[in-house]
Amino acid sequence: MRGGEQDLRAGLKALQLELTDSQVGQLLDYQDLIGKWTKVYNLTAVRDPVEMMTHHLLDSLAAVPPLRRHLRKTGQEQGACLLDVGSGAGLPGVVIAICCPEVAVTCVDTVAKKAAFIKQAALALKLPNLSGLHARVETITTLFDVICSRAFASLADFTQWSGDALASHGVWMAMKGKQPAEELASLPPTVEVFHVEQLQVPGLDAERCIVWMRCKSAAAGLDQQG
Ligand SMILES: C[S@@+](CC[C@H](N)C(=O)[O-])C[C@H]1O[C@@H](n2cnc3c(N)ncnc32)[C@H](O)[C@@H]1O
Repeated sequence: MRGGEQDLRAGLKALQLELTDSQVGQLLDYQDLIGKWTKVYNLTAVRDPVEMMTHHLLDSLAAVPPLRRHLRKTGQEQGACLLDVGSGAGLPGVVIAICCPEVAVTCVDTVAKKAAFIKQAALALKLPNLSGLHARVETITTLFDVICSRAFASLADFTQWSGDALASHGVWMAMKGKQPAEELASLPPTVEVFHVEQLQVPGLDAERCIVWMRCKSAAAGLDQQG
């Protein structure tokens, strides 16, 4: 077995996330690639491989089952477009691109070396559904079905800055630690929180959740359609 593979497979089992051997290999290759680039470009503060597995890979993998459930429920299992805002080294965007080959993932970051790393990861890991974009999210007007973020900004800033990129039926998926009561209370009236989902990350003794949001006007339209 490769370094980290046993922990990864145990984590996937705990998450009840079934992946092919090839996807498991891509995740391990991705972890190695982050390690190599971080030595030169300081992509992430987490350098210890064990911590990298729990804090980054398994934490991002924990978001995959909820995402798959959302796509299945909304009939978007094939061909959905997802934007990962402030994706840094590609968390969770690259992990999602590996686990969900049918989803087109764009990772955007203001830092050029981080966007360059995503482009390199797409080539090295053979992920045709992954692209890296060097831009501020506020400038993006292409529409996405799901806009996600992890360790990014307050919910209010995240939804405001990426609002022009959300399709009318689209949703925001914000990965957070403890349920962010103050941030939830500070959201503008145009944003509706329709679900706060607790996450259990194997090996991580910390509260994690996903805050699912959508535009209120869009939600009213969906309700009218029944
Ligand atoms: C704390 S890092 C989180 C990285 C990654 N999502 C993770 O969980 O490890 C936040 C990232 O957001 C990027 N960022 C900050 N403001 C941004 C903006 N307006 N548009 C796009 N990216 C931005 C930063 O360059 C940084 O890489």
